[in-house]
Amino acid sequence: MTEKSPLIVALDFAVRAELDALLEKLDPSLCRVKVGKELFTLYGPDIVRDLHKRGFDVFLDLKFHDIPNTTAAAVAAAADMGVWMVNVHASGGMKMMTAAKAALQAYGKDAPLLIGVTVLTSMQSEELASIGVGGDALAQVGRLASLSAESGLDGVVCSAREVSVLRTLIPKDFLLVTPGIRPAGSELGDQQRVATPSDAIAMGSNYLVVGRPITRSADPLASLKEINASLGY
Ligand SMILES: O=c1ccn([C@@H]2O[C@H](COP(=O)(O)O)[C@@H](O)[C@H]2O)c(=O)[nH]1
Repeated sequence: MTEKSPLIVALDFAVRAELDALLEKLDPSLCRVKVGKELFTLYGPDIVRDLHKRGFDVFLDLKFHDIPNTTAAAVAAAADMGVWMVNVHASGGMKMMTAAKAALQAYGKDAPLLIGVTVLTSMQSEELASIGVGGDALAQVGRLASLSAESGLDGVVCSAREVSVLRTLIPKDFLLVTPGIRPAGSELGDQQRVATPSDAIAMGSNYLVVGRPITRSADPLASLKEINASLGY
């Protein structure tokens, strides 16, 4: 179990005023936050600076996927911003991931956690064949998680459904970051491989990424606190 709530709130907003309204209610002791492609494309590094000023640990979820030189430079740029966690697509391969890890060496203990994205939680096994991947989601997640660990990464993004099997394949301290979290009864949206917050923790997730069940709730703070309470925080 992490020292504070394992919750990472996905700040997927297009309208700055809506984000600010939520941030006024959030407290860094309650959760960490995630800046994804939408928010970063709209507001850039300023949004990360603002979140840092407010005291939040920031997961910069830009899922870099490029040649090793470009990915390493992008990850170093993220480290310059002082983010807590950054990620790359594990399907970029070992050369890309080891280059990204090497780029972070210069930051010492201030380096962000480097996480590999395995199979998006919006995908089901059936869809993998159409992108040339043989086998089911679990097999592909296992393959990419092992490759990420061999490349020196700190963990992977996967669905909570894969966590218990992954724990048998990867080092003990390897971090498993799980989106696709849906409290019982909430809408799935485009998520396919889902789990409830308490099941995800029981199966061994280190961090839970939760977006719409909090951000689109009528009372985001109450929804966040309800999830924390269900996990004992
Ligand atoms: O496999 C992945 C990787 C990243 N995500 C991101 O997590 C959040 C989930 O938001 P919800 O609203 O709770 O569905 C979102 O920012 C995704 O970009 C993911 O869902 N799955």
